[in-house]
Amino acid sequence: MDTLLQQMAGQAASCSSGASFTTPAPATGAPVTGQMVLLDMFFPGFSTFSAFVQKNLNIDLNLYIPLVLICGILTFAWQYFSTYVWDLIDSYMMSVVDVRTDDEIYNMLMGWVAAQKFAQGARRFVVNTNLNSRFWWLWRYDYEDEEEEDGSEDGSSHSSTKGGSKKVLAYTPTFGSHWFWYKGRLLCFRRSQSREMGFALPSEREEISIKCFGRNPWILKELLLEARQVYMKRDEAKTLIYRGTTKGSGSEPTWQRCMARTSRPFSTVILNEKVKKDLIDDVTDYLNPATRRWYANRGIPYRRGYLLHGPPGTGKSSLSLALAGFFKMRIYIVSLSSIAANEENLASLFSELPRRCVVLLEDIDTAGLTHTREGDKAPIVESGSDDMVPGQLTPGDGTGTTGAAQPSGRLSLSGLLNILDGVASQEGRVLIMTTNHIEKLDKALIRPGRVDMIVEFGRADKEMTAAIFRAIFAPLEGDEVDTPNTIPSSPTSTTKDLPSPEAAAAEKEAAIETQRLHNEATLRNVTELATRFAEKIPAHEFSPAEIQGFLLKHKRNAQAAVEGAEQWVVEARKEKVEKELKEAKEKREKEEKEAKEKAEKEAKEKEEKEKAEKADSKDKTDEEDKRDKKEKKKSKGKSKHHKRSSRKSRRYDSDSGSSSSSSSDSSSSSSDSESESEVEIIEKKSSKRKHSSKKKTKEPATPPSLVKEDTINIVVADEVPSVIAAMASPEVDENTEVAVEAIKGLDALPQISVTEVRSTGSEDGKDSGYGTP
Ligand SMILES: Nc1ncnc2c1ncn2[C@@H]1O[C@H](COP(=O)(O)OP(=O)(O)OP(=O)(O)O)[C@@H](O)[C@H]1O
Repeated sequence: MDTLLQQMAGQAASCSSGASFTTPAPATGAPVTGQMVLLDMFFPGFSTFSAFVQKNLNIDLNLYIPLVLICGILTFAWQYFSTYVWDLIDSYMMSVVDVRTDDEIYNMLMGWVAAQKFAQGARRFVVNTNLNSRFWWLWRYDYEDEEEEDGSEDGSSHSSTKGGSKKVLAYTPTFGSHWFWYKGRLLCFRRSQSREMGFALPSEREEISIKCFGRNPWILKELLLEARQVYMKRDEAKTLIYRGTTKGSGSEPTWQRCMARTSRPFSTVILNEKVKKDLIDDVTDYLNPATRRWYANRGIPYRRGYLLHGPPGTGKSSLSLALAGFFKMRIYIVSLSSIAANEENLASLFSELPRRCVVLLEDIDTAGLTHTREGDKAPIVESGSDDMVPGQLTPGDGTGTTGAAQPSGRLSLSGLLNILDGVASQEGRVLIMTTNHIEKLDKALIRPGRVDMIVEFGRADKEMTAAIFRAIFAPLEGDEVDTPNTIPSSPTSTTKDLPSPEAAAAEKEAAIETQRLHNEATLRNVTELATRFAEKIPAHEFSPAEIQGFLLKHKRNAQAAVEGAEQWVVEARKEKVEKELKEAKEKREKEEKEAKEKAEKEAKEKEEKEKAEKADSKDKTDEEDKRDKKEKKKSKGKSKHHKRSSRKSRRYDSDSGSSSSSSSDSSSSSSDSESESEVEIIEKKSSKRKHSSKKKTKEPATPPSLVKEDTINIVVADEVPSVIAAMASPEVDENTEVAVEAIKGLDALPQISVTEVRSTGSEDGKDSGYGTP
C-alpha cells in the first residue's frame, strides 16, 4: 500500500511541482513525503497539521494514514451497499403492515401510537387536536366527544382550555422511521407521504406502516388487535351513529360515522313498560346465537323488523338509539326523505352494512312510498312506471317533480322491498322503520317478515307528563353541583381582595350545602310537583318533546315550571293555531301557485298544439291543392288522350287494312303528344297455347296507334268476356277503358282473355299507379 501511495504521491508531486519526490517541509524542515502531498491535495493543510502534531505531541500521523484510508473506503462501500443490503433484509427478513388513511383502522392505530412512550418522547413530532384520519368521512365524527374523553390520564395527550372549550393535544411521531419496543420485539413505525392518492388533500396523502423483523407478522397483528380493542373500549359506553350519505360532491354512497353518543338508558324513554319489555325480550331472543341457527335450520331469513309510528316528537328515534345502546350495536341511520336515498344508493348502503347492527329507516312515509301496491289509493304520478314514487330523485335534482327524473334515480316501493329483503340485505340486522303516518304505508312494506312488531307512540297522557317531569327534575348521580352563590373573582381584583384559602373552602362548602339542601327539597317535592304539573297539562295534546322543551327552560327550578305550566299551555295552543294557520296559508299559496303554473303550462301547450295543427292543416291543404291541380292536369291530358285514342281506334276500325299508313300517321301524331302509349300483349304459356299460332299471326294486327300512345300490359288468361266486363266496371279508369276499347276492337282475338291490365308511362313519365286487375 505504502509503495502504491508513494508512487501515486510521486506522480502527483511531479505533476504539481515538477520537482523531486521529497521536498523540505516549509515550517519544520521535515521532509514532505508523497503521501503528504496526496493528503494535502484532499485535505489542504494536512502536512502542516501533521508536522505540528509530530513536533508537539511526538505522534507520527503518517503511521495512521493507511488506517484512515481503510476506514474511508469501508464507509464508502457501506454507503454504497447498505441500501442494497437493507432492501434485501426488508424484502426477505421483515414483515410489514401498511395502513391507509382512508380506513378507520388509521384512527385506531394513531390513537394507540399517541399513547406510546416512543411517540411522546419523539424529538420530531406532529401535534393534533384530532387524531383521526383527515378523510372527511372518518375525520368529522366525535370531535367533541374526544374533547371531554381523552384528557391526559395516560400522558398521551394534554388538554388546553381556552375560552371555555377543552382541546386535547395529541402528539404523534413525524414523517420518517421510528423504532420502538413492543412485547420484547423491535418494531419500526414509519410515517410517509403517499404520492398515489392523486385527488386527496396534502393532509390526506399520508401512509403509515409498521415493520418487524422475521417472516411471521403475528406481533403486528397483535398490535393492531390491541389498538382496535383500545379504540372500541373508548366507545363501549357509547352508541356509534352512522348516517348514510354520499361522498363529497360525488354520488358514491357511504356510511359516515357522525357521532358517538353516550348510550341512552332505556329507562329514560317513557313508554308503556310492557311494550318496552316486550321489545327488549324480542330483540334479545332474536340476537341469541341459538335463534340464528334455528332460523338457518328452517330456511327462514334471519331478519327482524320493527315499525315505530306516532306523531313527531313522541320518542321513536330515542327508543331506536336506546335499543342500539342497550344491545351495544352500531346504529345506521338513513332518512328516506333525503334526496340521496334513491334505489341505487340504498342498495349500495345496505350491502355495506355489518352483520350485526341496527338499521334505522326514518320517515318512510315521507319517502313517497305512500304509493300503494293495491293502486287504489295511489297518488297520481305524472309519468314513470306504476310503482315509481315522486320525490326520490337523483342527487342534484331536488325539484320533487316526477317528469324530469330518470327512472333509475327514484326509489320505488318494489325497489325498497327488494333492498329490505333481497340479496343485498344483510341477515342478522335489526331493522327499525319510523313513520308519522302508518295509514299511508303500503301493506306489503309492513307485512310480517318485514315488520314483526309495531309499536305505537302517542302524545303524552297524564302519567307520561309526570314521568317526563320526574326524569328532568329528579337529581341524578353525576349532576354537577350548582354553586349559584359563588361570586366569580373579577379580573381587576388583586391578591389582596382574594379570600384566604380557608375562607374560600368554607364558602365552597356552604354553597355545596345549599345545593344539597336544595336538591333534597326538590327530591322531596318532585313527585308532588310532577303530579301537580301533569294536572295542568291536558292529556294527549302535547308530544313528550314539546313538554320536555318547556321543562328544559326551567331545568333549575321545578317550582317555576309548575307555576308556568298553565301559561305555557295557553301560549303553546296559540302558537300551534298560528302555526297551523300559517302552514295552511303557505299550503294554499303553494297550491294556488302550482295550479296557476299548471294552467299556464297547459294553456301554452294548447296554444302550441293548435299552432302545430294549423300548420299541419295548411300543409295538407297545400298538398291537396297541388294534388288537385295535378289531377286536373292529368285528367285534362287523359281526356285529350282519350279523345285521340277514340278517334284513332275508330279510324282503325274503319280502316284496318291500311294499318301501315295508320301507323305512320300515328307515329307522326305521337311525336307531338304529351305521352306515348303502347300495348303489350303477353301470351300466357298455358294449355291454350293452341291459340298462340293464331295470335302470332294476328299480332301485326295490333292497333298501331295504341302501341305508340300508352303502355298497357295485358296478361292473357282464360276468358275475355269476364275480364272485359271487369275492366269496363266503374273502377277501371280511363286508361283501362282505352285498352278495353282497343281490345274490343281486336275482333281478331276472340280467344284471348285478359287477366291483368297495367298502364305504364303517364304524362310525367312515372307509373300512374293504375292497373289493379
Ligand atoms: N317517549 C319519550 N320518552 C322520553 N323522551 C322523549 C319521548 N318522546 C320524545 N322525547 C324527547 O323528545 C325529543 C324528540 O324525540 P324523538 O326524536 O325520539 O322523537 P321522534 O318521535 O323520533 O320524532 P320525529 O318523528 O320527529 O323523528 C328527544 O329529545 C326525546 O328525549
